[in-house]
Amino acid sequence: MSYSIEVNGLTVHYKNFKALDQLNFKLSPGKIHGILGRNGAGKTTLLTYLASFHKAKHGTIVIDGEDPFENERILQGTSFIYEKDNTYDYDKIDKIIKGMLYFRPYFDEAYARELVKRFKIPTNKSADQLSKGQYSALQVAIGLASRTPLTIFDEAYLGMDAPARELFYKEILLEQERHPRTILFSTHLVSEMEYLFDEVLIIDNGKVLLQETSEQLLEKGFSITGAKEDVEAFTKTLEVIYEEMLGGTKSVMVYGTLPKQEQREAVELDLEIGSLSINNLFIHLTKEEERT
Ligand SMILES: Nc1ncnc2c1ncn2[C@@H]1O[C@H](COP(=O)(O)OP(=O)(O)OP(=O)(O)O)[C@@H](O)[C@H]1O
Repeated sequence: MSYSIEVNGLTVHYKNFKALDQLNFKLSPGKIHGILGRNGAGKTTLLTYLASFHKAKHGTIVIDGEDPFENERILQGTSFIYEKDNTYDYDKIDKIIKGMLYFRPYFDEAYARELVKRFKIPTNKSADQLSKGQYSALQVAIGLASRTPLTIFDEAYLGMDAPARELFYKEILLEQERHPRTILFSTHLVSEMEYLFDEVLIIDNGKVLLQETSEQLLEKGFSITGAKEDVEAFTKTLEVIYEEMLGGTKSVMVYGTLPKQEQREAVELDLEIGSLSINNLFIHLTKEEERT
């Protein structure tokens, strides 16, 4: 089961500061969404509203067809997983897992225990005795095993080492096949996680900068590599966002699409055309110089 999300005109103020400004977007159910943005862009603010921690004062949020605020059905189906959750700090891991069964109707206890084992989380300790990475792993294990139709991970994996993160990503993809749900990831580990995203929402300065499927986004840029002079001549009128030299070979990243005719010309010039990563495009789209 998975929830759809529709946000219309959402504006959020912290006193006089406007953290979110007229957000409008829809998130498709059953997909993995990367919620990207620079530090302070408004990601956590947005995610806490989607998790119904607060009532929207300006604008509306509709989740699975209903206003989610104080809505028991939607709340039971929503997990918000973040770096530090103080609700169960003094409890032993076993008690925390058992406790989930009371308010998470889809929670799979056996799967949670399997994950705890695979993440090597010591079960004889309480949550506040865990290392930072172990605590994060516990958080993501709970998020995975909760099987909530809307599962939000807000930088929950920060302390986890690379092998633990790799295990988490693999489980996300397996779980998405077994029990598809709507998953939201806010992350700064864009290059590492981008292969997981079906769709990407970029927030910049409290506004939606773009929302695309990963496929559409990847069509917005390309790399071009070849002899220095040929690359420079070919890209003279294009928007080059990055360039590097490797001996006599030049490689550049271009923002924009390349029509078929130009692709053929590039091949004739012996230039190699490649794709850009979502991370490259994200960096380019949100860099300071672009801001007014
Ligand atoms: N309680 C608060 N009072 C005042 N301003 C706040 C408060 N919480 C957040 N902000 C401001 O709102 C903006 C958005 O913050 P938010 O935490 O949503 O950003 P973020 O995109 O999650 O950032 P990061 O990637 O650094 O975690 C920031 O400018 C932040 O300083």
